[in-house]
Amino acid sequence: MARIDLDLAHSYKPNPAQDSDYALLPLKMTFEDGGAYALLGPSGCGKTTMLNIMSGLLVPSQGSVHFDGCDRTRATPQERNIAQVFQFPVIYDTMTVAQNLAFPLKNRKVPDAVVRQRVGQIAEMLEMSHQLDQRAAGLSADQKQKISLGRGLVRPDVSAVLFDEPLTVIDPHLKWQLRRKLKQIHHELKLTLIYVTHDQVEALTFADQVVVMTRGKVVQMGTPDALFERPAHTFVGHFIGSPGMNLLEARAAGGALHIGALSVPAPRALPEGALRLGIRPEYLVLTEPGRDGALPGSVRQVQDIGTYFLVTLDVAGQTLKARLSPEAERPAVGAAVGLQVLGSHTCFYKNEELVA
Ligand SMILES: Nc1ncnc2c1ncn2[C@@H]1O[C@H](COP(=O)(O)OP(=O)(O)OP(=O)(O)O)[C@@H](O)[C@H]1O
Repeated sequence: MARIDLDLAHSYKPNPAQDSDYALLPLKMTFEDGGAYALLGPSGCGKTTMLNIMSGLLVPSQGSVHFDGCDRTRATPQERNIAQVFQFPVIYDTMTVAQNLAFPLKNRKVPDAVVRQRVGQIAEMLEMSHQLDQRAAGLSADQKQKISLGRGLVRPDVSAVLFDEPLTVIDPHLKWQLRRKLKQIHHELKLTLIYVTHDQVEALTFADQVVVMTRGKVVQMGTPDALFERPAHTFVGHFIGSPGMNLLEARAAGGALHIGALSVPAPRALPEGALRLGIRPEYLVLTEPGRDGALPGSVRQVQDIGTYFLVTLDVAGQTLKARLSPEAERPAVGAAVGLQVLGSHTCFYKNEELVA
């Protein structure tokens, strides 16, 4: 296993002149030895580019890649000792499950006894022990992809295992189980795992550290809890959560905070001028209209989502969402309400970056 340091940028164009010419804008980051990471962001944000640069399939147009302090920018995937799992199964149909799992070890001339032990361990973790002697050809797409996952995890000496949307072909129920399984496997095997996905649930269940990307830029690297509680960028606030963070236009001036019709003393030190106030739907509190410190709003829609009610509100020409527990009193559509937007969970943003 290895610590991976990236200090680079990448453009697929020969003479990049502006930010939009870059698939990856200049970035500097470290993946610690033995960590479980997810690269999360919408399609086209640069996840696969970053993964390919780490694996050695792509040389960055600027900067360097270091493995354990050694410059590996131009080293091949084999030289870097990287295992990769792709979206679709990469296995040998004519081999049995056991032979497929053993292949990466046999290739490296690992002794037979060690191969048997490791294949047994991985098969057990993936609940495939009973299928070891079956030919891969007869298995479903789900089962084949499980073999691919196993082949990625089977070598204990790899620098890192890179997963590129590995659960895409997996049936939703099994997907849910495998996500948890991978997390458990990480704890047991202590490999460095880097997992690319555009699915926040997948990223947040699997990873200890999530790298959120948009338009070629890494906007935050943090624990799932940090991404939820203190998004460093409005994109993270909006992208993580269901629904994402509410963002309200506000203004700070002379120690006061103005939000629509409401003016209150600034709850903490805020930079002067235009700001955006971020509050998650989970933390937005509905009160009586006219209550001190509450924003006046009206209820536009109430949806029963099963485990909670989602309330859509109009506030000074802006739309906010609140998540209410099923036990909470359900407001009527059209009702006037007060909205408590200030509290310990409130975040403030200037030019999209968290400032308070
Ligand atoms: N081989 C290439 N040549 C030119 N441009 C490319 C190439 N590969 C990717 N790009 C561009 O680089 C940007 C980042 O693409 P990348 O595939 O890294 O994003 P991604 O986040 O992995 O997206 P997806 O989830 O759709 O795979 C996109 O604008 C894409 O069009």
